[in-house]
Amino acid sequence: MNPAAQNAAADKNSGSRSRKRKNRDLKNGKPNGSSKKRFQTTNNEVVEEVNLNKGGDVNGGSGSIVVTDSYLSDSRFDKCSVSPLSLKGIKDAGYEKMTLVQEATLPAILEGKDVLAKAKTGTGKTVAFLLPSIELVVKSPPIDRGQKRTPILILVICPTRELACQAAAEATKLLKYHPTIGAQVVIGGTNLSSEQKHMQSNPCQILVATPGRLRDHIDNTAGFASRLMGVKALVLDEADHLLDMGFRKDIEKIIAAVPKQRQTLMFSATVPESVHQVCNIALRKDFEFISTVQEGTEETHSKVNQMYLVAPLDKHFSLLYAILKEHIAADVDYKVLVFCTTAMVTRLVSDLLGRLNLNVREIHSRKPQSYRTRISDEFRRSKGIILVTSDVSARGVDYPDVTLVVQVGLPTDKQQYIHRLGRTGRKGKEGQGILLLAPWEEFFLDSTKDLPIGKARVPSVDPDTKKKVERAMSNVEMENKEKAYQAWLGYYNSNKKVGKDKKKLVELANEFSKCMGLDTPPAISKQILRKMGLGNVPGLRSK
Ligand SMILES: Nc1ncnc2c1ncn2[C@@H]1O[C@H](COP(=O)(O)OP(=O)(O)OP(=O)(O)O)[C@@H](O)[C@H]1O
Repeated sequence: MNPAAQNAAADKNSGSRSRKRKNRDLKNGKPNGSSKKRFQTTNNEVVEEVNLNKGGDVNGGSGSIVVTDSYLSDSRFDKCSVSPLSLKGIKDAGYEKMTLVQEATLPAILEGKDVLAKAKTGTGKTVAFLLPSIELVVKSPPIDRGQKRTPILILVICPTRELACQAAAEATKLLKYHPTIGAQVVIGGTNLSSEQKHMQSNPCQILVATPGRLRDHIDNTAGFASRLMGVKALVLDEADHLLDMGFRKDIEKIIAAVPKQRQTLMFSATVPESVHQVCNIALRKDFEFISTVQEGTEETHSKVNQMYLVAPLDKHFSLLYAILKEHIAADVDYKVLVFCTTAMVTRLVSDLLGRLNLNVREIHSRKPQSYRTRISDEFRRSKGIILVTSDVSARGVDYPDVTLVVQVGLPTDKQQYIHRLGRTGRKGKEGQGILLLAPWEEFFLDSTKDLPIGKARVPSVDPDTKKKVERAMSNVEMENKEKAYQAWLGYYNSNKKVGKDKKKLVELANEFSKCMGLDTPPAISKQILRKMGLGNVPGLRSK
């Protein structure tokens, strides 16, 4: 564990020993080890006390679950009532026991219930909604291959392209022994007409889509709208994010394009109160809220060591470099995700770390989709690599064995912090998270008080390292710095707290500009400044 992590671990243990003790109790269950686990409905009744310790199957059984960190239950797939052909695919995928969320949600979904499910990151939510969805297809009348517009029976919506491709690949894995059932994916950044041809000429009972591209097909693909009228189940993956204002219009249009008579499934690792307020735009009133995260326990994994560092902005780049160097020295199989606030800051940081001879890649929305897919696949199968990324990689993407997640600067909110951190510590493994904040960003921690984030002492950075980072930064193209400065300003300008005092904001932005070695901040077009509502704030240069 690198010194920063050692410090943090030390701080965390000393600072919050009680919490550690509490965790310990939780992990080992109550004193007599017979803590009950309950799944609750929307009206907080107990719908079932599912007990699987004695190997009972998901449709009944008795006993009690000892709440542990394990993400696997004792329920075996070959004991559950799904199609034998699906079970063969499950077996080939290497899945033997169900994860907690799969075991908890399968019965309700197979009964046709609408479900809002909450389960920690990396615990198998994708299979949890795909397996019963395939069951729905299996139980539907076989499609008439001669029919021009065969119905789409399952529609899965994912917030990002990488996640949609990943879910479609998972579906194809599970459909291995279902020769007549097919899953297709439609995402932005790819050729619309090739998607149209693909959906027309291949079985497409299951469609995985990103919201914007799905709308494109609804508006522009002949006969597509009629195919959606066959939808039996609508799935919103990362549901809380899809119900955000940013996606709301798209989601409402999609809901209007599918039958009212349908099943709806919503899954996420975070289900803030706001979701309960709006989920009725899609869920039936009698939906079931099923959570595998025990009330009052942490939404993150206790095996993931979380720490935060507070340091002046002008130290962040050299601190990031020092943290990465220490982690690389400590773990030859290092696999690191570095989250930045915007695409252009991601590009700047990736450029800087590349010039410091680190094995780094970048992924963000300003890269072509073919590039994003290639880099995502490379990172997925590699070790000894660092991926600098914007929030396109924050949710859902399943990169195995990520050893460290570094979040540089203010996350958009607690949920995004949790999802980003959830890229490590998947499938019950260990992991590390470091959040790097400037003093004026420390308020963010007020929203994460219920998470076990330890304060790390700021590691010392020797003068040579500082000089090395400054020299590397001086070689980063001016255009990268200008775009990063503008994006940085835009990001914090839209933050309710930091963006409130425009004069202070501009001072901070110009501090950031100095961190890039620019004594004079880059000029920004008058039109963009006006759009940001910063038209006449002193300290900004316009062009
Ligand atoms: N029953 C199972 N047994 C073993 N591994 C499983 C099982 N189900 C899923 N997995 C694997 O667990 C990993 C995490 O699954 P998945 O990506 O669906 O997690 P998630 O809960 O959706 O995470 P996130 O909240 O980050 O989206 C994947 O590699 C998947 O192949």
